[in-house]
Amino acid sequence: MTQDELKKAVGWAALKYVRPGTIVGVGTGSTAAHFIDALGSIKDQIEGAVSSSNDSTAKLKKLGIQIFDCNEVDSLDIYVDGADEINGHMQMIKGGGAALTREKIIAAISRKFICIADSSKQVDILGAFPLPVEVIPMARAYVARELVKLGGMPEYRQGVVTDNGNIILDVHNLKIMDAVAMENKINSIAGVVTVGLFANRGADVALIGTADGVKVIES
Ligand SMILES: O=C[C@H](O)[C@H](O)[C@H](O)COP(=O)(O)O
Repeated sequence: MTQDELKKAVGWAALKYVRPGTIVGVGTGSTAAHFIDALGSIKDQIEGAVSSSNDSTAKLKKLGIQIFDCNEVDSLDIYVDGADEINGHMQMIKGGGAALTREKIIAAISRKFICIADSSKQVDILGAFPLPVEVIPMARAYVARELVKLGGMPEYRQGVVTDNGNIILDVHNLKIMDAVAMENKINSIAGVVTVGLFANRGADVALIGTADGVKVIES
């Protein structure tokens, strides 16, 4: 099976967690795109979606799924999204598609975070994938210096402006042994909007696409 077929398998497998009549939290990226297609097939059974990016919003609208503003809902039943890395504690690195801030907000208001990923995303230690950090543009150099103090090598993601008008620093060379501590430390640097470590709030369910089928892991 190709990597895209594994992504498709988990995207469609997530449908079984969608309760009729609910508003669904929807992530961003190539795996979430398969979930959006799947959601389209049951669009008449759901109320709509809260979307984590302009890109996903466009895809959802194209399928005729109603979009709700995050401020219109108190909480969501589920949030379905991909990840760049996921470890055995269900902690993740996210933000490869620059949508980390909106993703973290939706995760915060969702009762269940369902991570959909192909098995290449499973790791023992987070950090081989460069850790995305969304930063206010005027703080770029300062935040980069602070990230170096934490042992990382930040790299400016050229040409990328987030949906919130900010920039992304991708931090290389981190071996993240204590993901909660690292998330808290980076979040406390002035000028950081969000770090793409989802450790304080990890996934509740992981659907992992493997050659032998979709593996379900519950926390
Ligand atoms: O900002 C993007 C998101 O965090 C994605 O969920 C993550 O990058 C995984 O993307 P993909 O499913 O394309 O590998």
